[in-house]
Amino acid sequence: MKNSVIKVTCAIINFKGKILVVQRSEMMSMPLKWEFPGGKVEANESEIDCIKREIKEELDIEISISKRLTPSNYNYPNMSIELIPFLANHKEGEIFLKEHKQYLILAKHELSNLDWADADLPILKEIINL
Ligand SMILES: Nc1nc2c([nH]c(=O)n2[C@H]2C[C@H](O)[C@@H](COP(=O)(O)OP(=O)(O)OP(=O)(O)O)O2)c(=O)[nH]1
Repeated sequence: MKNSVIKVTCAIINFKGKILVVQRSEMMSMPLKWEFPGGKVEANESEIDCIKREIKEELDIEISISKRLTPSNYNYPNMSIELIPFLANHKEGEIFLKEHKQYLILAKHELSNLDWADADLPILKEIINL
């Protein structure tokens, strides 16, 4: 399975017109990189079920999905991913980080200042141009 593409969903969650972003912890791969919360799609799981599950697991909140954006395919040295972004809205719950180092809620124009995971760069561009 070394060469297969790993499907990963991520959510661009709208909080009153701003966007939630999270920083990977020192213990994770790609330490301290910024990303959109999400994770790997499990066997027999839909993309939508995956992103809702991951957001609940990582942030302890519930979201509603409004749109699927363009997936970003990226080859890291040790794996290839298809990163599938969803626009989402915060539905209920208070953010409680289970895995990440920190989160920020930023205006669109502030997003490009962060040190992003490489696969996220095309998604960032699409969001900024929305
Ligand atoms: N959730 C998320 N993952 C991303 C983004 N950009 C990006 O390259 N990734 C990568 C990091 C991970 O290698 C993979 C998602 O895996 P995961 O969240 O389910 O699990 P993980 O961090 O424990 O992954 P890993 O230890 O296997 O690298 O996708 C992003 O914006 N959001």
